[in-house]
Amino acid sequence: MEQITVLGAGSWGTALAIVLADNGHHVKLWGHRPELIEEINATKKNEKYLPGVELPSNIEGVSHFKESLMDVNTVVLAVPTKAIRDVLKDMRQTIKKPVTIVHVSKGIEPDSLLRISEIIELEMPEELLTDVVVLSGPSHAEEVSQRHITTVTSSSKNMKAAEYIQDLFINQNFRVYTNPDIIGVEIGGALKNIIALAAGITDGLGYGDNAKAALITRGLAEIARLGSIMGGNPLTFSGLTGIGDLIVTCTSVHSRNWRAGNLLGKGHNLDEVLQNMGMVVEGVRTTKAGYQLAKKYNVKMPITEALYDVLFNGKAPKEAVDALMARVKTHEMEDLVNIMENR
Ligand SMILES: NC(=O)C1=CN([C@@H]2O[C@H](COP(=O)(O)OP(=O)(O)OC[C@H]3O[C@@H](n4cnc5c(N)ncnc54)[C@H](OP(=O)(O)O)[C@@H]3O)[C@@H](O)[C@H]2O)C=CC1
Ligand SMILES: O=C(CO)COP(=O)(O)O
Repeated sequence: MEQITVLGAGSWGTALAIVLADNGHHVKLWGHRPELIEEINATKKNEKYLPGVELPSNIEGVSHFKESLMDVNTVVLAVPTKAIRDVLKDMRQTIKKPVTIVHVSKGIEPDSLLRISEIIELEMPEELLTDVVVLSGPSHAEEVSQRHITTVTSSSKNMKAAEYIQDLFINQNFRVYTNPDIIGVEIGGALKNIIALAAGITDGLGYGDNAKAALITRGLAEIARLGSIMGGNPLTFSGLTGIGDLIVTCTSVHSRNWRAGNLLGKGHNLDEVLQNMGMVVEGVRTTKAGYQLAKKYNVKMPITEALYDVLFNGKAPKEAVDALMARVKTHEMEDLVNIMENR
């Protein structure tokens, strides 16, 4: 059994700490707000993020950063993407020996357009980093924390590291697969949040299941189109971290991205929605990054572009949907047709 540190005591960090604790590991769960950590230790609950869930006794809340990283070989990084660089900066000044970092965040950094594993490699000196692994897939914290059946994927440039993380997390309720395609895994996990926001919007506008199916399918098409050009394996997008995560996020009331979109579709404004959510809505930042990536790689991403206009250019959601539907007619498999014609 191992000593593992989870950085980030929100919904996902806490749910993953439960999985690791169930597997018999001793888990230090670090959070930056001492009052939350005191509550976790005193009540064995994290009521704000996972109401009603009892935490196993082998999870120890720690608010002192240095103490949380003492004598540890594996660190699970579970903070929102916008906090990642700050946490890594603190980490490189704190740890003295190399660690494997498992990141579980779903986003792409706007402007730099870096995936999270790339940010980790940039921010952590080589001598302090054994491996970088990403754990991703269709997995709402609310269900994982109640031991509902869940499947995810562990991915790394080093398959031995991906397998090591698979072994740490896998159990009867939490099945972990491996996939060497870290680019595809990270792109799928990040960009599905854009489509989930859009799915929430169409639901909020009162459209039905047909619109939802269209968004999931055409959303996957644009994610795969961009992801493949960026070096991801096209097959990864039909796996857990592609279509799997799209389905769960576009169809579940647990999804913060879907919920935020739903409120936007019902006419609320973005600032108000984000303020009231109380948890991270990664898709907003990632829509900016997705929009920039579409321009950079000259890839058609109509849903991403429509959402960008709604979020950042004040376009009314209904107008954005109408514009999407009024696009020039095209072949469903236009990418495939282009590939065949260029052979
Ligand atoms: N929730 C889920 O079901 C899943 C989430 N993810 C991903 O996991 C990542 C984390 O999300 P999740 O746990 O759900 O988010 P939450 O909003 O539930 O929690 C975020 C946590 O990060 C903390 N935090 C925010 N900023 C900082 C900072 N600068 N330094 C340290 N801690 C900080 C917050 O602290 P505070 O309490 O002070 O706000 C909070 O504890 C996201 O990228 C998300 O996409 C992936 C799979 C499933
Ligand atoms: O990534 C998730 C489920 O796989 C969680 O999605 P939300 O961030 O939209 O809640």
